[in-house]
Amino acid sequence: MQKIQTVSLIGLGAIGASYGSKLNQLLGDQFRVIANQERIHRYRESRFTINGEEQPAFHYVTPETKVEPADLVIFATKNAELRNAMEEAQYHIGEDTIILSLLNGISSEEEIYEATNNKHILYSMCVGIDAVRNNTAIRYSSLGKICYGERDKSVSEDVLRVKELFDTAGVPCEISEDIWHTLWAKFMFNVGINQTSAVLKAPYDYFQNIPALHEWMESAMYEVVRISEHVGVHLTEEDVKQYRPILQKLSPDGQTSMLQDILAGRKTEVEYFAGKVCELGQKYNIPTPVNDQLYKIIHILEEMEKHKQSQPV
Ligand SMILES: NC(=O)C1=CN([C@@H]2O[C@H](COP(=O)(O)OP(=O)(O)OC[C@H]3O[C@@H](n4cnc5c(N)ncnc54)[C@H](OP(=O)(O)O)[C@@H]3O)[C@@H](O)[C@H]2O)C=CC1
Ligand SMILES: CC(C)(CO)C(=O)C(=O)O
Repeated sequence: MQKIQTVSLIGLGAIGASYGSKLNQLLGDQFRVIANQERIHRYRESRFTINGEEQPAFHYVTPETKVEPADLVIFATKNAELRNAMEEAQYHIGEDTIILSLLNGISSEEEIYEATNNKHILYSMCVGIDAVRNNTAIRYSSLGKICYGERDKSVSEDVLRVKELFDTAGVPCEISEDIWHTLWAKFMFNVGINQTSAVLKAPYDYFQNIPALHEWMESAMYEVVRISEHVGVHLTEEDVKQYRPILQKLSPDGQTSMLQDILAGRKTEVEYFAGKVCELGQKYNIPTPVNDQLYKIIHILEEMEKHKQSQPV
């Protein structure tokens, strides 16, 4: 089995920098971060810190630079940024390049496949990580783990090569027995916690201690459970319950990625959470009242932010 020797990452944010710093330590210059000049300038101005510790410099490569394709490409942008990221990562993806997308939601792998036709896309997601980013300062209390696998459940050479890399780099990971189910269960959790936390501006502490909030979050999750029946994924109450201890372990003052977007005035991933739930609900004639409201409110919050930004200072 050939070792993975070169890795390219696009998206040096909360997730990308948390896991990427481990790969950077292991691979040095063979770990490349794809970023345009404006980003490189910004990233060099204030060095990356993880939990307060300054990180060794990253090896940046601009999207225009022609390079040998990497053994592994990791996407860690937000969903709305993925299309652009794929274009900018094109020189890094060859026929044999393995691709991992750490994005939340259930659509990024298919989106990448449609754009690249690559045959080495592994399905993946990260769980149990509570990374919060303030520009280039990233904090987490737990790295959680990256769960990944082949959509057809086979333990392929690609899967084993990634395992070997992550184990050596100290990136916690798990080969999922049924990654499509795992991805959907995570989607269900994001639909619940990311959106309700964004609306209420609530860190994890409130979810851990206010039963009514926890219940509201799960009511959004149960809409995903009902939809999952119709797409052949069959999430159950057990999947909902499985996320309770995971939530209890997150840092009380930590924030979901969607709450971080709202607080930073960025566009959210609502289209990929409630947007997807409402779309599938309509398709299969399943009511999704909680997600309908979350969708509306989060859109209004985004509009309010746009309005605020358009005001003269
Ligand atoms: N934060 C968390 O705890 C978790 C997040 N996730 C998921 O992981 C994904 C990433 O989230 P998160 O890390 O929080 O998001 P961030 O916003 O912190 O990071 C995204 C990063 O991508 C960069 N980026 C976007 N487009 C490009 C591009 N074309 N070229 C180079 N860099 C680019 C952004 O750069 P810049 O800042 O310069 O714009 C930003 O640093 C999301 O899907 C999220 O839902 C999953 C589990 C937990
Ligand atoms: C599950 C959670 C809330 C933290 O891992 C997440 O995925 C996010 O913040 O997007």
